[in-house]
Amino acid sequence: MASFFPNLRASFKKVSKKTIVSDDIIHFISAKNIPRYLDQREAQNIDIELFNEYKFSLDQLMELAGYSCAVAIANAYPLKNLSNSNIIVCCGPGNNGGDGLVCARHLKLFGYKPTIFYPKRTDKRIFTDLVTQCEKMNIPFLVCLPNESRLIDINYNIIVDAIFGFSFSGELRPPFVNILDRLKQATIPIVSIDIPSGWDIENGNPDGLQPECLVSLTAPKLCAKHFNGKYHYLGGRFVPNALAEKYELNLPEYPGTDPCVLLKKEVTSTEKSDWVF
Ligand SMILES: NC(=O)C1=CN([C@@H]2O[C@H](COP(=O)(O)OP(=O)(O)OC[C@H]3O[C@@H](n4cnc5c(N)ncnc54)[C@H](O)[C@@H]3O)[C@@H](O)[C@H]2O)[C@H](O)CC1
Ligand SMILES: [K+]
Repeated sequence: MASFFPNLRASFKKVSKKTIVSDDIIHFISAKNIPRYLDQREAQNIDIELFNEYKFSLDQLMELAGYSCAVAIANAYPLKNLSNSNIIVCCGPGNNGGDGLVCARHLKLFGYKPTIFYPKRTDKRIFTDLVTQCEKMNIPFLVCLPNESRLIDINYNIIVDAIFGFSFSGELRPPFVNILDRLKQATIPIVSIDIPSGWDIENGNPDGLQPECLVSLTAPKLCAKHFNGKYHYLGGRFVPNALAEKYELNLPEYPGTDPCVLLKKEVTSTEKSDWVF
């Protein structure tokens, strides 16, 4: 299978081992380095340290995070395999939502047709600028989510969930209760950025969204142990070695110059010929 990002796939083949989950499902897991899974406090502390000690700015990291998510999506769902390339990108009120705006912009540059749903905006400059960039690239913004999940399925091929990341806590508050319910009932694949929205950062949420693809950023959070979807990527290739060592992240090697690395891919027996090595 030809790949949009050949390095990612080729090096995954080289370092992967397989585990048989059932007669029909096989997990390929990157064997070289299994990253450490972080609790919520560690994820937030690393974030703070990147800003305060390492002097990164939010828009720098958000750009790299969102770009890595777009590359992961293009790798898991190549344009040529989609009957239509309409992607709905649902953005939340915090930085996870900002990653979604960046991701939408890069998806558009890659040839996909993103549409953004961004119901609870902030007037912080970084975010208003990201919105302007998307508007100027003719990415449409939805005023409201289609009121039936069936309409989401009909109009789009993929949902990008950029609603909540590692700062989500407590009971889900409106308007996101209805929004997540509607996304949950849709049947098209969901790609979650960093955290499946509505999941407890450490314990997950068995009744919540069940994404087909998860793109963890910096390092997976503990809830990713409950992720049962097909593709698990790690993105956000911006962690300096000293910081990775301090937090014992044990990050896997990123292939070549790729901004993300595939940690796990599940294939069915019909697909497996592509992945035998
Ligand atoms: N170092 C990195 O890996 C980077 C990751 N990035 C991304 O940033 C998010 C974390 O962003 P943050 O702004 O801290 O939080 P969230 O986006 O998760 O959301 C905060 C937002 O959500 C509201 N909220 C919280 N709980 C609830 C609730 N129960 N119901 C409703 N609303 C809730 C809260 O009020 C805030 O408004 C990380 O996951 C990455 O995706 C950065 O882009 C770059 C560095
Ligand atoms: K999310």
